[in-house]
Amino acid sequence: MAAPSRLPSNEEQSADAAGGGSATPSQGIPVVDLGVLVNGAADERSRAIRDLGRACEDWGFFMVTNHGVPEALREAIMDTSKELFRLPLEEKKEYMRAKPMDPIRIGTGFYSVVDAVPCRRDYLKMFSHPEFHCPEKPAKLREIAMEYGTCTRALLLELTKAISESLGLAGGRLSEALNLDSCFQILVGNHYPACSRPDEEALGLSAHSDHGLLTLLFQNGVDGLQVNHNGEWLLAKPLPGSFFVIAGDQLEIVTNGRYKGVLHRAVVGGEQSRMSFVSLIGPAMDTVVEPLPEMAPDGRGLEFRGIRYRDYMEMQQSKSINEKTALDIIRMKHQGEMLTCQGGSTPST
Ligand SMILES: O=C(O)CCC(=O)C(=O)O
Ligand SMILES: [Fe+2]
Repeated sequence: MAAPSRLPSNEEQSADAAGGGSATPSQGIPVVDLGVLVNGAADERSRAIRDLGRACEDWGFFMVTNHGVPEALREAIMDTSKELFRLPLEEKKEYMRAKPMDPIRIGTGFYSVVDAVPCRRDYLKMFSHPEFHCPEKPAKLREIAMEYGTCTRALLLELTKAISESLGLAGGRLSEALNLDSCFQILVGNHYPACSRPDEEALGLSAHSDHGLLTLLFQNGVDGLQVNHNGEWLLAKPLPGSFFVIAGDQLEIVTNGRYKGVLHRAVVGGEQSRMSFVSLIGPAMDTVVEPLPEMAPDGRGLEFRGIRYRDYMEMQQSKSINEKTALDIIRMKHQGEMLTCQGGSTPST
């Protein structure tokens, strides 16, 4: 596969390739205060749960504040991830040959073997739960990533509890259905190199939804994440110290489409290199994920067929990334009362 240093030329990845990179600066991105969700008085808390439900239903995207992840830990993981990208190619080669389901991968684009459009992103992906995996260098990465993984997993599980309540279910219902005690977690460092022609916007990562349940993301102070809200691309600008939370495909499946895995992309191309760091949780790998019966009373109106999370992830990660084509494969086709599955189709690549 292509080395992270072999990036497409500016011409190859102009804003045209991004499908028009322009976006309106974000307004009204919901903000969730974790302090209130965890320690708020009853009435304050129920309001926060209701707002969280709206954020998941209307946006599939929000910011979280008062999250308890120390700023020093965020800086440490970002700095160490930057050090990794700067290592000589020789040190990273082993992981650049990795396949989509290998626990440590370094690469370019989404999956450069199949990418339909070149993307200006270098990435490090490492599975961090239930088993922790990490490259040997930089030496301090192991300790920092382990702590970051533990801390952000706790935060994401707390959010999941509140999301479960926002659906009118018990706090533990989603965790029980998705076996989150042994949840899957992946940490991803993204690096978008600075552009030699900074006047041109470039595609950093094509529009997609994430394969997991919830994604937590922060960036190095350089904007570029765009979210699709009501058909419009908005540039996401974070509140200082906050995280972005992105609803993923498993949340859409398990809620029978009530909460949506939001489409997002990265558009870059400035003078400064951009970095983001992602912590994503999903169901335990061997869980068959399907709409909760509570979300589809009497089995009517099922939007998705069940699929093992491992199979879903492999399918999504092995294809050229293209919006929500992976989810579309398990989407049911409604014909009056008859439900048929679109299982015969394949994702466009
Ligand atoms: O870098 C970003 O802001 C987006 C990254 C992303 O969407 C991903 O890693 O799945
Ligand atoms: Fe993403």
